[in-house]
Amino acid sequence: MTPAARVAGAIEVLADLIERRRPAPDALKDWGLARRFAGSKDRAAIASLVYDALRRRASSAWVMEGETPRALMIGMLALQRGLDGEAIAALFSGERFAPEALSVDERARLARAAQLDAAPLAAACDCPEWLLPSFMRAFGPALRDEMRALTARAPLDVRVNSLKSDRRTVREALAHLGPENTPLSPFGLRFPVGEDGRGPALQAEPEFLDGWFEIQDEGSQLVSVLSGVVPGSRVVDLCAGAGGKTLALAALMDNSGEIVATDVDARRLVASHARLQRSGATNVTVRTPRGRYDPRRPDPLADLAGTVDLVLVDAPCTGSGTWRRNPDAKWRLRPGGLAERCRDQAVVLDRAASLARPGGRIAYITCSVLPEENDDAIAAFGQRHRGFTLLPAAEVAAAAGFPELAQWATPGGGILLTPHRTGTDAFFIAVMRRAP
Ligand SMILES: C[S@@+](CC[C@H](N)C(=O)[O-])C[C@H]1O[C@@H](n2cnc3c(N)ncnc32)[C@H](O)[C@@H]1O
Repeated sequence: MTPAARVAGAIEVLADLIERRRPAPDALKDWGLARRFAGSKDRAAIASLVYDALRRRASSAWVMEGETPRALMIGMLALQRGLDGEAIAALFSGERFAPEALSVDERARLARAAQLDAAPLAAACDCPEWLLPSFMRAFGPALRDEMRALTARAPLDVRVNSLKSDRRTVREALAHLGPENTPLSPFGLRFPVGEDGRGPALQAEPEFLDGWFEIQDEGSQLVSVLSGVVPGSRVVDLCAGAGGKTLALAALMDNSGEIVATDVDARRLVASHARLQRSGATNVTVRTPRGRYDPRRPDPLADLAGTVDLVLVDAPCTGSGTWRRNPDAKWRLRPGGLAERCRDQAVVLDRAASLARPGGRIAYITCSVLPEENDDAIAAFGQRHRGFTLLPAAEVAAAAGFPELAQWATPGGGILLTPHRTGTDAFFIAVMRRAP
């Protein structure tokens, strides 16, 4: 397919996605199935155009004075890809397989791309209108910079598994893929991503199959360290899901002590088994609930009540800190969805409180930047559980060996990493200690 035909394809996918309110992966898959002529490179390029258009949805709509799929694509090519009017006109040529030629009005509107600072804040920040107050609260005067960083593409990071290898060895083994050390995490490697947004097929590498590394954003690696986990302790990973943090904790504990990994949803734990096997982690027991966990029924972890050194709560959240990877989710989130996540967070935190031993800790983590899910959640927890105190951010950061991260303390006393601040996905962490 020519570059122009790919743009036309991406407009078709956007139309399906917007008009039928379909998730981006579904719309992309259906488009590919119906057009067998498109090869894998074409499909990757189209996906990248669609995701970039979603990243810049509100600002493109403002520039083009309209929200049609075509308008979003034209605006994005100017704002995100930096194409000038001539380059966009070359793609929108009206020739065979290319989108219809640019109109005089469309050309004129493109001039607004240079005036984005004059747009209403929600448009300039590519932020859903209803969430703007929350983002303003989270970022204050840095709002525009933070929001711009959230619209960029995310890097491809891995965590080297210290149970099986070390960063230098893995870096050398994968030298053909061009990895660099991650700036902050001592276990991280970062791989270059192609123009079409595709990274190398790391999961096909023998070192991956042997468990030498796992794909994990640097921010996720950092919060695992900031949790303050220590070798030899008893840890419960309450929201273990596919086990990303469980694996990081097992490595940080050097396979000593014990980790009990569980989740409210048995299906989410399935993938963790193969990952644990591959990683060589031997201190992890996965407790799969029978049916869905229900706080009104006896807790299947009741035998651990009051005995746990560290309860890791990698809480269910809106994922607003990962919108670089999943820009579709930004526009799909509704106020009811946020309220539901906040309720889940309270349930899971209360569950964690019952598990922590006197003097034990809860590390509360989200991949969200919204204060409702971060500072507000821990403040409400503090009200409900007077026997817990929040550890100062400076203490948490220093104890983990990252004193510089204390500069990202939130008003409520947690730490918030963001793409703008640390070049990572956004992660929030707060550590609470139960009175001895
Ligand atoms: C952010 S994900 C976990 C990701 C995982 N820790 C990782 O690093 O790959 C949040 C998880 O919390 C689980 N969850 C939601 N409510 C819960 C509850 N009340 N108790 C335990 N887990 C819960 C969800 O099923 C989901 O798997």
